[in-house]
This record gives sequence, structure tokens and C-alpha cells, in this order.
Amino acid sequence: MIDFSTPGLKPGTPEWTSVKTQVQSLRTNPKVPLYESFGVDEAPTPEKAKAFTDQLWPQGNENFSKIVQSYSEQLSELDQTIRRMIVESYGIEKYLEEHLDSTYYLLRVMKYKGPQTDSKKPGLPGHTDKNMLTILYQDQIEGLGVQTKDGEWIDVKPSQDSFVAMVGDSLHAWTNGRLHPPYHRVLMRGNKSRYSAGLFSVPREGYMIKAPEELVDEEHPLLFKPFDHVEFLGFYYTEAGLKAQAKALKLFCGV
Ligand SMILES: O=C(O)CCC(=O)C(=O)O
Ligand SMILES: [Fe+2]
Repeated sequence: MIDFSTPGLKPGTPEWTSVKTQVQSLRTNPKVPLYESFGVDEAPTPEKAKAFTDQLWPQGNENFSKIVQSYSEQLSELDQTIRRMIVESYGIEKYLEEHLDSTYYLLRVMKYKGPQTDSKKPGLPGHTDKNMLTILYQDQIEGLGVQTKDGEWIDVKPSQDSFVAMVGDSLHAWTNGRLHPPYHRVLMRGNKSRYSAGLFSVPREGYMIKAPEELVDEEHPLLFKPFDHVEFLGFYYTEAGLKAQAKALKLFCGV
């Protein structure tokens, strides 16, 4: 998963290569000054959780590393439970294994600084997630807003014991449009920092995302041609892709 601090990202550039490294470095961007994030691919793997921790604490922090690993592992199980329920609800269990195997897990921890004013300032611009499914946890400082299909913005109230699961563009395409990827953003106000963590199931490079034929019929014509998520990201971070925003996938491979 690539965040918004790398606009114009294109395959082959040094920025692109940095995204491909296993431990993703701290992301900051002058255009989104309140936002900082730090992520790791394959987060449920103990070695990756440790490498991630060592970036933050070069002298090591075993406790944090164990928490990162166990949090990612448990949330990856939740991700699989949700995706299994989705697959079963469409009666297409024969695709379950392939579908679950088609992704890996990225953990991203995020910090949004308080803008030191009572008027709301953008923390993260509006977007749809490009991956399969996102599971978010936010601390007690609110800021996440989700847009309904009618265009109304609703605030997601922080809750210590719940997560927000969000469909990404890839799952929208895989279900041939049956599941909606919500447009969402973070707005900050006041002087307190907000922390959040996202566990993203991300389609593997080289895997062609293709809606099962059972989900394509006269009533539901095929919406997207099969596509590779990494190639789609390459397009998304071009000027045309960023301009198209939530419609980027349609522009990239819409039928
Ligand atoms: O921090 C949040 O609550 C949202 C983060 C988000 O939307 C993302 O990383 O894609
Ligand atoms: Fe998001």
C-alpha cells in the first residue's frame, strides 16, 4: 500500500523502489503537514515486525515488536473472517483459498498532529483505499470521516473496542461492484495528536484481480478488466490517476 505522501509515483523511480522495500520508511509530505506514517509489509511475520521496530528503536524494543506481530496476526485473522463471510454470502466458496492467498498484510501506523486551531484542517485528503480490505483502529481523538453514497459526510466516533473495516477498490472490482469502496478522509482540529493503525490486505504483485464468473451476468455486467494491483497503483500516482481519484480504477481498467 502506498500512501499519499508520494504523489506522481511511477514504477522505476527511486520513490517507487523505496515503496517496494520490505520496511517502509517514515512518510511525511509538505502537502499534508499534519500526517506522518510508518509501515511494514508482511507485518504478521516476527522478523518483519522486529525489523519495523528496529527502525523506530535502533537499540531494540522486544515488547513493541511482539505487540506489532500479535496485533497484525490477530487482525489478519479478522480480515480473513470478514472476507470468508463475503465469499460465502455470494456462494462462491470455491474461490476462497485463492482469494485469501492473493493478498499480503501491510501494517501502517499513523500520527496526525493537532493543527492548533479549532477550525478543521485536512489530515489526510479524501480517497478510496486501493487495496482489498482495510481494518482501522483510531485512538480517542476523532478525525475519520466517511462519505455515504449520497455524498453526506459522517464522523466515525472513536471506540476503544471496535474497528472500522473498509472495502477497497480491489474488493470492489473482485466482487464486480457489489461492495462499495467508501470515500473517506481525516480532518483534524485542536492541539492533540491523533494516532491510528491500519491493517491493509494488499493484492500481491503479479496476481490478476478478476471477478469470479458467478458474479457476472446480464444484471451485473463485468465492470473491470482483470488487472494487477501494482500496475493500477502506478497509474493512480500519475497526474491522470490522481485527478480521477475515486474513479481512477474505472479509468484504468473499466469495461
Ligand atoms: O487514520 C485513519 O483513520 C485513516 C487512514 C486511512 O484512511 C488510510 O491510511 O488509508
Ligand atoms: Fe484510507
